[in-house]
Amino acid sequence: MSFSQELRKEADYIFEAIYQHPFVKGIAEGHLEKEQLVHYVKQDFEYLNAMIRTYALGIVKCSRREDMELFSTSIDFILNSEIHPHHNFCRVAGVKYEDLQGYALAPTARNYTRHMLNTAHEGSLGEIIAVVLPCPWVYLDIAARMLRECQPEDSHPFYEWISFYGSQTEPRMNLYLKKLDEIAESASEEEKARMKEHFIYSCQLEYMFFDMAYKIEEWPVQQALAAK
Ligand SMILES: Cc1ncc(C[n+]2csc(CCO)c2C)c(N)n1
Repeated sequence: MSFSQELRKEADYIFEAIYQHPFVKGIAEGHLEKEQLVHYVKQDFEYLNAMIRTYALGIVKCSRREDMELFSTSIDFILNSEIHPHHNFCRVAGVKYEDLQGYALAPTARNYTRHMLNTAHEGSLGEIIAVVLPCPWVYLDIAARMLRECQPEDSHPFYEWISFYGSQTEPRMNLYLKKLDEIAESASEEEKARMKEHFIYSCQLEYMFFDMAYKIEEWPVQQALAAK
């Protein structure tokens, strides 16, 4: 079994829990509250900024042009294509995308972005690929499964979100899997253990990110309103 398949197998219980999560079920069934969609987009806009920085730090650690290109096309994808699923959520929520940008990170989004950026600063190229991989893999997995199991029509409120993630991310993801397996072949046991740990944390954080949006998670202590 390849290293990437080994990681996927170990994380299978998390992928399954994500598919069963009520936010993800809400996408499949076409029912989510406006506040949940708004919270998701606000947090995801900032998350994607951190993702772009993570890919940029990945480029710094590449020695081959084709590896640099892989990260650079991912940055391009986030900047120019990831806006479509966000627009889909904004349209359903009845809000302007521009009004959801520039918000402070909620605890889980902060946890996930720091996990990626710390790994990008301190880790090897293999560790960076391992930390970013759950992001496209989880979305491709759940959206492709929704396409198969729910067969949404184009009148479905989240048709654009589901069809976008169910198809568009596959070719580049396979290149990441190939690169990770190539790196794993000559990596030490210690490095492979670190790659596995980063990967599993990112999968857990993918679950927590949906949970954060579903519960509209905020910092637990808020400043009290001034007394009259
Ligand atoms: C929390 C969170 N996780 C994953 C994605 C999906 N996503 C983000 S970037 C990218 C492709 C390039 O890696 C994909 C599929 C998201 N939007 N938000």
